[in-house]
Amino acid sequence: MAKTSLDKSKIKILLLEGVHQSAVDNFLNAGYTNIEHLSTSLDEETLLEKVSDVHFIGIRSRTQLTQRVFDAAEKLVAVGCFCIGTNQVDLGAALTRGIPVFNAPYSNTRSVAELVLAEAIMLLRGIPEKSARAHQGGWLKTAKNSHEARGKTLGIVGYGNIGAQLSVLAESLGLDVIYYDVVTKLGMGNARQVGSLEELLARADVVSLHVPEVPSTKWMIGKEQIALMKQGGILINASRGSVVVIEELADALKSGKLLGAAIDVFPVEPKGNSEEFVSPLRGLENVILTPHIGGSTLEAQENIGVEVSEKLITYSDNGTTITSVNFPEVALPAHPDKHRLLHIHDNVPGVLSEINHVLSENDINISGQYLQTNEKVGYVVIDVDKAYGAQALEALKQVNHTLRLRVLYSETNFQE
Ligand SMILES: NC(=O)c1ccc[n+]([C@@H]2O[C@H](COP(=O)([O-])OP(=O)(O)OC[C@H]3O[C@@H](n4cnc5c(N)ncnc54)[C@H](O)[C@@H]3O)[C@@H](O)[C@H]2O)c1
Ligand SMILES: O=C(O)[C@H](O)COP(=O)(O)O
Repeated sequence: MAKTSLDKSKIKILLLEGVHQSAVDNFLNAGYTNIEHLSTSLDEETLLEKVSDVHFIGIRSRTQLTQRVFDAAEKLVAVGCFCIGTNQVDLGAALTRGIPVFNAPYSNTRSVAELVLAEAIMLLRGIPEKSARAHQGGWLKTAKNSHEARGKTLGIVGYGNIGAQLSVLAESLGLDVIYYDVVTKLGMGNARQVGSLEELLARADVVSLHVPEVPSTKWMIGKEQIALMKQGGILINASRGSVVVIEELADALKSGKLLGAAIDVFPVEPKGNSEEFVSPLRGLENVILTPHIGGSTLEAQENIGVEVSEKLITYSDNGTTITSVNFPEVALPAHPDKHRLLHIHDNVPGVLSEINHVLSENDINISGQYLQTNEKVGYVVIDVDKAYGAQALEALKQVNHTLRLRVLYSETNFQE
């Protein structure tokens, strides 16, 4: 089960879903040349085949990294989600195999916030319907159901990076902002936190959802919640498709309870641009449907490519796990002229002392040691100042509860 690291040219990197070229350039500049760069996601069977010899995989929101995929990915060292959401990855399965998962928690925040604000304005003016009518040769010139954004109340559900960014943009336009979050958060500007989802739904003219996909947000907005919204309210969802019961939203739009909606994410999304998009929202008036492009701007994608590839390169080169979403976080100094051992193990008592015992038995002097644990896994990084034999490595792999052993030779003495 335990593994050692390889020469860079032998490290295989698989990038899916059109991860931006900036990531490829970054890997190449760092000396990683064995890169497969695909523009689509892969179905599970193809993915199972492909991952068997891959060391690093880069995905976006579409690729599902299940326990089955991790079982097949025997050489996988780390995962990069070139997006914000990580719900498509079985984070627990990755953790117990000693695999850190990284993402880009901020890089597309602004893109989503801008889109949502634009959609709120368009929906308040009934633009989707009026535009569609004009395309068909019609002329829907009326002020009916048309409102300024100024003075309206925007209710943000989930006041994290995107929710807070949206809040600032919305206030600058004169909207009043209220928000609901499971965590108590200080509002930006004059935005005010409310005590319950129910209160937010009852007070807001426009409700925008910015929660992650977790058990507490699954089907969070259905007919009961929509019933609490104002007559003629507007709902925007650019978070995850599992947050809104889409058929019940469609009913509320058809009945006139809601005046409009903008939906970017769906319970079932096409696997690629050539697959038909099927949804009960198709054809409804004053509904903006977008193909999960909240974060799809050139600016965001380029930044994400750089950010996540840097995290993977840093982990590969020196073991740093800072900002990993599932792994003990260790910030490590460079290790010139030192050999570095990275030992990942179940977080149970006695493992560290057993590791240190092996090192002393093999006469290996420790020049630096860094340990971090989370509830399941311990990650200890040990710098040693002289080369060691295969026997010492084997003994470290045999330490009880070892999940994985990686070896990073000093840059000045790089060898397989
Ligand atoms: N449409 C897109 O292209 C796109 C792009 C980026 C992100 N997203 C989605 O948007 C989500 C939010 O992104 P973010 O960067 O703001 O995340 P974030 O983690 O910064 O913020 C999420 C917020 O939701 C809150 N929250 C969690 N559970 C909640 C609950 N049950 N009720 C109320 N609040 C709850 C959290 O406390 C946090 O403040 C991501 O998880 C991702 O799924 C979609
Ligand atoms: O989680 C995210 O960042 C968004 O859902 C965007 O995902 P994408 O990279 O697949 O567009």
